[in-house]
Amino acid sequence: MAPIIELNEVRRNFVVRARAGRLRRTKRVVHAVDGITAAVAAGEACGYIGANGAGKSTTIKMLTGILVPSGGSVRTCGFDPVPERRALARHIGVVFGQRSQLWWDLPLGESFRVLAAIHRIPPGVAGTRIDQLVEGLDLAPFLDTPVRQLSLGERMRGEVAAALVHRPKLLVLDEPTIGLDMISKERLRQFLVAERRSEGTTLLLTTHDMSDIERLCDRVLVVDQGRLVYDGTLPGLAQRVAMQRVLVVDLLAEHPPLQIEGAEHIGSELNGVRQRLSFSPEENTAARVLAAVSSQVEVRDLTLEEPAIEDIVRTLYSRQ
Ligand SMILES: Nc1ncnc2c1ncn2[C@@H]1O[C@H](COP(=O)(O)OP(=O)(O)OP(=O)(O)O)[C@@H](O)[C@H]1O
Repeated sequence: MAPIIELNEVRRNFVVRARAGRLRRTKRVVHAVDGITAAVAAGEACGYIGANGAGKSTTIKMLTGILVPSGGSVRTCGFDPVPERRALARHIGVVFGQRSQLWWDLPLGESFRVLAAIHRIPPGVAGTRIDQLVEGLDLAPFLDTPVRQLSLGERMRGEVAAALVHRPKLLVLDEPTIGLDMISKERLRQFLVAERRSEGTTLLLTTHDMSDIERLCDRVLVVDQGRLVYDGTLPGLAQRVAMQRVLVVDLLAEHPPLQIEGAEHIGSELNGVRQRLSFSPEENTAARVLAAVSSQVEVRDLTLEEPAIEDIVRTLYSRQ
């Protein structure tokens, strides 16, 4: 069976113009997506992660038909997304955490009915499907509420339901849990797990929250500066990343970046009072790194940190 998503050496550049002085303007080309090749099979659940500005949203816009690639090719559900955007719309559901696809002044329930009509779903079939989504996402209390009056958590659940009314093969979620409290996040994740199980929906998800990936995805794609730096399972990623630990030291005074043998300085805050050092537990221990730091400066406090997505990307990238 053909993959649901096929990216073949896909690129997207942006030309950024900026003022340089009173009359002069400079032109800079940003390679937002810089040659990504990947395929996602039907039924897979893929996390698409990377630091801010890595190229995630740009990729999603290309595979949903919002942006034209500068080079390479994209096929989503077998369609060329930009020229065949209307045909593609019948097969995908998209949720952008930061942007609404619902009608602000319409009650939520009315939005679902309008969407069902746009997708030309017979009223009986649509009614059953909407009831299912309302139950799964616990939306019954808000069906008569205009979308603009919903809380962020309620609206996001509404957005997910709206994206699924027509039973798409592929659900694309761009930061679906951003800004949600723990309970709303968990409720949404539980629903998505159940939905995948019952409908076999393919999932592509960008997030900055590793728990979303842990709960929802069986495969992870990591992008950095427009390039794919990892494509594999989460345990595989965890294994690689677990090799890197981060020791955070608070010093008594401001200090330039520490140079420690067997550890890498990965960041300073508060003018160097707080510094972050990453090291591989196979080659070093936290105690040895701390001893080396203490021989140079006085340490007031320390913590050992779980790796953040930004650090995961950095680790992978430095190993390419
Ligand atoms: N319309 C645009 N014009 C100019 N530059 C853009 C445009 N859209 C994106 N970029 C740039 O392309 C790069 C990739 O942006 P993109 O939004 O795809 O990143 P991202 O991984 O989704 O980041 P975030 O996690 O912050 O949403 C960034 O450097 C961004 O500034």
